[in-house]
Amino acid sequence: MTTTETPSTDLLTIEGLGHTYGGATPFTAVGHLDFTVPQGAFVSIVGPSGCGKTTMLRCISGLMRPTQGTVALEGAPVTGVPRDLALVFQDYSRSLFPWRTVSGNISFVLDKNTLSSEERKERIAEVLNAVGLDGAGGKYPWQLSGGMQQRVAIARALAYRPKILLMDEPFASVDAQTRAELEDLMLRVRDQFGMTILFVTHDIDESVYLADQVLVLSKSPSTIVAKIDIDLPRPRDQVSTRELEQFVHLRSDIARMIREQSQLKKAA
Ligand SMILES: Nc1ncnc2c1ncn2[C@@H]1O[C@H](COP(=O)(O)OP(=O)(O)OP(=O)(O)O)[C@@H](O)[C@H]1O
Repeated sequence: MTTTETPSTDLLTIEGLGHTYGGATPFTAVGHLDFTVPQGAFVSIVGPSGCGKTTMLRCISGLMRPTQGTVALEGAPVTGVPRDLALVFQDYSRSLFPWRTVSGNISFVLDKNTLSSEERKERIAEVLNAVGLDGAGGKYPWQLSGGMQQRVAIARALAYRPKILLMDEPFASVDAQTRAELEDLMLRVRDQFGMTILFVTHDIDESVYLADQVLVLSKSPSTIVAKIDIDLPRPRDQVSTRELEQFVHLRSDIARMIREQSQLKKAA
């Protein structure tokens, strides 16, 4: 803990972001989004199914060019995938190379020009330790459980020291116990690596449990319905944090907002 407050600076700045898919019947998935993610913040994004969360993340990551608005990382416009950004997807089985070992999957993203072989080994050991997979470097992804494979994907993302991690429903395909463990893992590595995280999820409880702020999206064409600061005490705990009256109120408020949005659109 520091004794002096340092003003937070915005790492990611989204201004007027919108995306319309072209084709015979153009479809506007993302309407108009304005938000910032401060350095070191954990921001969750929730919204009704199909509201454009993945489209938004693709635009923010530079994988897709938005049809409207701008994305800037540390003030520089994002026009392709920036070096300082890492993505973790839901489908870990397709994001790891099955023919490479765990260490091989991680070393693949490390630059051989700037890191010596010894430094790469140290980096791999460090991130495997951070995700609780000491000693698993020689295994192949198919020898690991789903939760372990997602840990490898997280380790790989951390290995090249991105400034921001974008996560798209990363824990949607694992069982409840593993999900809770991976949530706590994210809170630990966020502290350990000083990571800034933008986290898309369908799970309202998860969004509140992890975040400093939750952004609630409307249905497509999505806009931001609410930006909710989550002032729950840290460190958080899977049992005692979720028992807090404040937690229960926050999750109910967000669930109500999402339901209202869905009903508004149906009535329209
Ligand atoms: N390539 C595409 N061309 C046309 N429409 C698309 C394309 N990709 C997505 N869409 C549409 O855009 C909308 C938003 O999709 P997107 O996957 O971004 O939403 P989402 O919120 O991530 O969905 P989910 O809640 O299912 O994870 C959906 O109606 C989808 O059908």
